[in-house]
Amino acid sequence: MNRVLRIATRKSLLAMWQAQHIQARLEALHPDVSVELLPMSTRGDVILDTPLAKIGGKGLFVKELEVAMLEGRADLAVHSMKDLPVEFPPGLELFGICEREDPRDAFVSNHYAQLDDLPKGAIVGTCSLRRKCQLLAHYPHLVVHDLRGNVQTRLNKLDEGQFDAIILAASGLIRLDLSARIKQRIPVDICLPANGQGVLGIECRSDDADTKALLAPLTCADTRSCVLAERAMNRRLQGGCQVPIGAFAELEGDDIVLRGLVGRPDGSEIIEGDIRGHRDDAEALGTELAEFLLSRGAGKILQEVYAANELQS
Ligand SMILES: NCc1[nH]cc(CCC(=O)O)c1CC(=O)O
Repeated sequence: MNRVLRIATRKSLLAMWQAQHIQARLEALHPDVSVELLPMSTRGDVILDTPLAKIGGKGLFVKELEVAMLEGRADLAVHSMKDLPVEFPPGLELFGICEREDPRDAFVSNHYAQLDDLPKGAIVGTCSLRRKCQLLAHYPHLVVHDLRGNVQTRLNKLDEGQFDAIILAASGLIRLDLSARIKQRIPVDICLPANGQGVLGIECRSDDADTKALLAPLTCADTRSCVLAERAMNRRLQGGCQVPIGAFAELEGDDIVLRGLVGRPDGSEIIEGDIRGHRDDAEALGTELAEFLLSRGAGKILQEVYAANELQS
């Protein structure tokens, strides 16, 4: 009874690391199953010169993988949860949610030890509206420039001298064995992470009970509760593509403490809130916090961001 599981994956170093990590875990759990990788390119990997928000956002990186699963060429895909749209296409679902790596954003620089040390006019690279708005809100004297590409490309652009510092997810650097490049793990009070940051999620066909049985032991119940709350908040805000939204949940006993914010990309306004409740109500908590943010004007900010991106595309 030799079963083969195929993992569809992007070809970037980080995506390959993530797929190989799940491959190794599955092989250790199920010695009679052989796990193969199906590396593929996505539209998001091919279009490299346009800010992501203008070319359709996160879904660009998963479509080809999803088609491969729906056509039966692959059984599962491993994703960074924060890159996944909040809804899945019919026939596919999020089944596994793995243990969270460090969720914080990382400050990376060749000249400065921390955000506080950056002088007036220093140029910081990031392509994330969430990072941009929080950086500018706390450090209005900084200048934020777009920075795209995979982790390696972004580090190269820093090393070439195009930026004084760049912001990346700590988890990606840690996974690629690049944690020595992290100068500061930015406190979540200064930069609230994106929903699902630092978490690997596994997508498979909804009707594929055999694959689901093999994937079941990969899920971390605590991480799952937190990520469900974070994603429910984004879903209610309709934060589908690249948006200035932060959502971060932690467990305290059986309670979830969820923090959320929506901000103007230029940092001139940030609407934030938090909520606490039992982990069994994770998704309801996320929705309730989103309602609160909307009641404080988050919807207007998000509409303006969407309109601006449409006009420029
Ligand atoms: N947006 C790209 C992306 N998607 C996932 C990660 C790694 C972090 C994670 O696992 O959440 C990164 C790199 C980054 O944001 O610096």
